[in-house]
Amino acid sequence: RQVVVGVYQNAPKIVAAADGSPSGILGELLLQIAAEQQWQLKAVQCDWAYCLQLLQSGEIDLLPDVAYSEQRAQQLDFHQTPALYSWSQFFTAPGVQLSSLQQLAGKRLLVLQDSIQQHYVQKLVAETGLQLQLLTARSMPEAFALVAAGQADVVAANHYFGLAQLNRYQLNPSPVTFQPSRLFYATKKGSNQDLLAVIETRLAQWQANVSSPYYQILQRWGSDVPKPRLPDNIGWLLAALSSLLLLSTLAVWWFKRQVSEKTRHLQVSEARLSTILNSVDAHIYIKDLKGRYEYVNLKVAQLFGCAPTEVIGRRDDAFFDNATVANLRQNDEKVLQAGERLVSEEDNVSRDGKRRRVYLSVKLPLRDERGNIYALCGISTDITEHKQQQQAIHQLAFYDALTGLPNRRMLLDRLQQAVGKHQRQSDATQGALLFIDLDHFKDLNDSLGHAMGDELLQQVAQRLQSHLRKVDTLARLGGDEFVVLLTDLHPDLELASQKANLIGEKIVQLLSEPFILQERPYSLSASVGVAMFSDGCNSDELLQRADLAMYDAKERGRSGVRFFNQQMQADVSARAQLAAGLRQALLQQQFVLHFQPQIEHSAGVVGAEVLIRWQHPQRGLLAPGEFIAVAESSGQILAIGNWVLQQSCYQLAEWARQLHSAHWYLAVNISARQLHSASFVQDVRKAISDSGATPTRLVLEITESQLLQDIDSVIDKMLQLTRLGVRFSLDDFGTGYSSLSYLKRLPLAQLKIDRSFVRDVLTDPNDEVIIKTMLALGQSLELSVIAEGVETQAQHQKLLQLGCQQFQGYHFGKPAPLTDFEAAH
Ligand SMILES: Nc1nc2c(ncn2[C@@H]2O[C@@H]3COP(=O)(O)O[C@H]4[C@@H](O)[C@H](n5cnc6c(=O)[nH]c(N)nc65)O[C@@H]4COP(=O)(O)O[C@H]3[C@H]2O)c(=O)[nH]1
Repeated sequence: RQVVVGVYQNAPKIVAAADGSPSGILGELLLQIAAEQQWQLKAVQCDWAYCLQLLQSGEIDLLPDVAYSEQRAQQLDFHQTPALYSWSQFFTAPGVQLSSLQQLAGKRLLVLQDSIQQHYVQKLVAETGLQLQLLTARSMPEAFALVAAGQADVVAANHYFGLAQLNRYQLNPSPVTFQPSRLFYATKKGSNQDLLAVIETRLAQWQANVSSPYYQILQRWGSDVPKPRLPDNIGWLLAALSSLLLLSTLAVWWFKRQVSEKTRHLQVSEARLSTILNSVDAHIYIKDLKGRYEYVNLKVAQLFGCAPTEVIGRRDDAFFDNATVANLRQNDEKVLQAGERLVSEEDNVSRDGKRRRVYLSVKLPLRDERGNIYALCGISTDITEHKQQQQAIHQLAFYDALTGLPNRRMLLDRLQQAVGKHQRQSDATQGALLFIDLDHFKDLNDSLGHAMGDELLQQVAQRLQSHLRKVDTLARLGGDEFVVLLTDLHPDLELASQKANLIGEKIVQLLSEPFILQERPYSLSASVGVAMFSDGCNSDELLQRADLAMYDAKERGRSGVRFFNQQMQADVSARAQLAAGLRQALLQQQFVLHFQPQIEHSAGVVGAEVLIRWQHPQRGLLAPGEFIAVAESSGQILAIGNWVLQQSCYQLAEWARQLHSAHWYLAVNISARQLHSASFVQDVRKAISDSGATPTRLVLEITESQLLQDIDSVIDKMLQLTRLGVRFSLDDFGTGYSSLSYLKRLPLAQLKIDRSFVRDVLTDPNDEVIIKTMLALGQSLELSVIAEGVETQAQHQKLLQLGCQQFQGYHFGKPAPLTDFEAAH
């Protein structure tokens, strides 16, 4: 039988003889067996790694000197009795120190490629993290030669080879041995079993007999081999033990190093974490399942007024009042029992009740590796200031700063909710909105000063508030306007309205009781408008309705309660329509002027008053009573008044050109808005200069009520115009707040006795006295006096008798278009 055997250089175990045949201990043993068995040995020389490849590919039958390992046993077959015992050892280059495995760190280590030493070192590196440079060689002689040449520091080798080659390569044996191994002849897995069987039988026999060829061969090669330090089995055992010892020492050293490294890391990161936790502006804590503090950062300790260690182990009841403790416990339970992450606002009061702070707390459960909750971690941020600011902003946004009552925004908000609820529920109880306005508050405010006005408003707010139900909303809209929102009055509209009326009356009565300001009593009255909730009416409309009703109450003599009705709405719409029509009227030249003569007893017609009319496209000729108020409130009176002024001046200039009318003057009504407009003087000047009218022929009629505000500025304007020659007449004299003091200051030329006095002069002795007084006043102030509204001859005679010289009225001529006027006079 031919046996192809791999031979490589690993003296003294296996070497190739000069003729290429196997030699060395295992080579000779094989030759001995082959001779007996009549095997023809064919030696194939290869290096170790290549030999192994050839064996696995089946190109060689048998390979001596193969150390057993479980990994190899998967590809190769072995006999059972080890041919040799061996272990590995490190051999060092001169000057290299190696007394423990740890010292391999940083060294260049050479191993035979695919050898058990390579596998061992790789595993060692993987398990311990040892830092070394692992190099491989194709054969042991090459590996030793490389170390000797300084290419590596250490070589790992079988001790047989190493000890045999030491001197040759000038290397030193290290005391570090490892991996005791058993050496065998090996075949490819599943092949050449007969060879292994024969070798096994032979080895078992020979090793049992000291005079067998086995020991002879060992002896023969023993001259090259240093004596094993111990008998084979014990040596192997000791080597194994020492390896184990070394390994365990290494493991202990490694674990210790890991532990100390980890501990140091932990200490560093704990210190770092603690610095962070103690410097954040939040209260951070860990509580166990029983609510005991396990950890607190400095901020928590500062809050509790003690050291962090003093907090540990204590519960919330040591620091907070009972209500807080109950609330905190409830929150904690949610986290610890239900495993929820909880974000909540916590209002915490200290145990002594002195300190109240609001926190935003985030709490989360802490779980062990099995997922069981063992504690909670909480992060609580003090948001007290933020809440206070929020509250202040809310107060500013929704409450009136002066009275502290809800403002318009808040009222509208609540009104919307109430209206929404009312509209959603068919059986809803009724609600109402009461609009309260203090009568003549503005006059009071102007005369008493704003500070007193404010004080009065505060008292009004308090008085109203104290008499309303908690569910009702009392709001201040601004100025002297208050609104009460009444809800849940009664399901029946009629009864609900009665209730609202009663409350309105009560408010009027409450506010009519005197207020004490700076120890002096002040009387007030109020007008109240009521709008009941009704279907399809939104909050804005309701407010508008209550406002309209309030105006109606004012118009009806103030100090009363008025309910909104549809007529009010119709009036508003009509006014709006009128305002729109007025805008077109000027552009489309729909205004016309009528003239009413003014008579001087001794001279006849001396002039006329200009009275405007609106030739309305649909409604026909409208008297000023129907549109002047709307023109005033919409501001259009400025343009209209200017137009009248210009037309009048052109008329004066025209009359000046004709003999019979050259001395006529024209009285033009000036509205309050015109008088107070900044361009008033300029407008009059321009009208005069554009037309070429004589200023002394122009009379401007103003009313007493126009003089109530900004009197100094009005006087200044009047003075500027009187310097031009323009005259002023005080219209409706006697109906307003005539004050002698300002009458004296005004540069007036004329007083006009209101027609209401003229009307009853024959029947009412009071009116006669008043007219007499006015005439006397005119005389003493050197003003002419004209009586208007003279309708009869008898009135004319009476006025003459009283001393009046100038007249205007239907008795002398009604207001008429220019042509009619000119034709008549
Ligand atoms: N019952 C009665 N009434 C008489 C008699 N004599 C005159 N009247 C009426 O009394 C009003 C006199 O004008 P007023 O007091 O200035 O009152 C005027 C004036 O305040 C205002 N007005 C008229 N035209 C203008 C204008 O161009 N500008 C401004 N701002 N207001 C004007 O409209 C008011 C009403 O004007 P009119 O309706 O034209 O009413 C006129 C006139 O027609 C009489 O004997 N008996």
